[in-house]
Amino acid sequence: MRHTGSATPNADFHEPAPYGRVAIIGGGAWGTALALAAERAGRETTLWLREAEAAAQIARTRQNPFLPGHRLPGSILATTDLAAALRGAELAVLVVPSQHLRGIATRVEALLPEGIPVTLCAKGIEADTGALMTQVIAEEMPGRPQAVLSGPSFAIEVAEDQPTAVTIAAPAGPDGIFAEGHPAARIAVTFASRHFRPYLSDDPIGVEVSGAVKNVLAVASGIIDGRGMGSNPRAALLARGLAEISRLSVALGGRAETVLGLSGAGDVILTCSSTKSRNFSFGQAIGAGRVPDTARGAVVEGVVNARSVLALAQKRGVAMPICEAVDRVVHHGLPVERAIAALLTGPLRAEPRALEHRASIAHPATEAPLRRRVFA
Ligand SMILES: NC(=O)c1ccc[n+]([C@@H]2O[C@H](COP(=O)([O-])OP(=O)(O)OC[C@H]3O[C@@H](n4cnc5c(N)ncnc54)[C@H](O)[C@@H]3O)[C@@H](O)[C@H]2O)c1
Ligand SMILES: O=P(O)(O)OC[C@H](O)CO
Repeated sequence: MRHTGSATPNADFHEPAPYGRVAIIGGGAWGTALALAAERAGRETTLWLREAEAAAQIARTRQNPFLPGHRLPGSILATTDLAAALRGAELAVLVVPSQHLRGIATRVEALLPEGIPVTLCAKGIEADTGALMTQVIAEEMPGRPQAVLSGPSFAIEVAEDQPTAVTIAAPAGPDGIFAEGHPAARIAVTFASRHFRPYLSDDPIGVEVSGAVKNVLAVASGIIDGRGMGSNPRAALLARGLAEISRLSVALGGRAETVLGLSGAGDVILTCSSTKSRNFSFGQAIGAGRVPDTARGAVVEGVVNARSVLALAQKRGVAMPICEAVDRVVHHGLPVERAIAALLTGPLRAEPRALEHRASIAHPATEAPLRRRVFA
């Protein structure tokens, strides 16, 4: 399937060539869905799985137990042999959970020729170090081109080929323009198909922070839902949660307005309002006084990330009361009622000063001056 739109913000941009051969490293639900997306976009695709049983099941039934009910075409090579998965790859897509990225990156670095770019798909912050995923890669795969893939995208819906839009983020030129042949633009074209539409962003920090924090917010939203608290508190949570994302992004060098994009508002809205979200479902069980079902071994990034987001925020002096409340409930046994009471009885504050102008920057698409909006 051929993608026809321009892949970059540059009006006169010539669509770059896709990467022809893609290695997806991590055969959980998301890696499997991305393998399907790459295959539909016409790429030669390999899928590396950690679990021998999952690989054996794919060999037998063409279905991955991490994403049951979806057939993998025979053209996708599924293997537990990392070297075989990476052989000849022009792009490596790392889709292991955030706390395991460093270990996998070290192994991939030893096998992947210099200059082959990587795409990072985990939504999280490393707990031991407070490092963003891009920082982990800069340390373990120094000098290698990298981009972040994030945004509102349930694996199951991508597997069903439901229309999905994601963000591909990487640093661009000083004017915010992606140079011709920039890896991020090539990655966008590599995955683009009729029902899978990547957008580019030059703010990887804002995109990464959004992806990590939205998991924590989804746990909070699930708690509210499980408690039967109605729609008002969820709306308040979404708005105040976006303000928390924005504050942490800016403190780490990202841009406040990124929170309004797919990886911010888009993913927060999706994940905070659907039982398809593992994070939301986990919170829902807590809110309802049930023990969360983690038996399937599925990743609930918001649990570990409540701790890592809060630690990073505290180090940077950023107030994130919702993430702090989730951390207290999930890791320190604070009763839900007390966590909610603490959120509602803090000192009264002003809303974000969204129209405060701190800087004037050039918009990458139009070159027209655009006011940068900073949330207080
Ligand atoms: N599932 C989704 O809808 C979705 C969508 C977008 C992003 N993500 C992100 O993708 C990442 C992977 O999630 P998923 O949904 O594919 O996982 P999953 O819950 O489907 O499966 C668990 C995965 O963790 C891997 N794993 C477990 N222990 C490991 C270890 N010690 N070392 C390496 N890998 C290990 C397993 O091999 C398996 O691939 C997460 O960061 C998640 O937030 C998921
Ligand atoms: O099921 P969750 O909560 O891990 O969310 C999956 C994706 O991140 C949604 O974009």
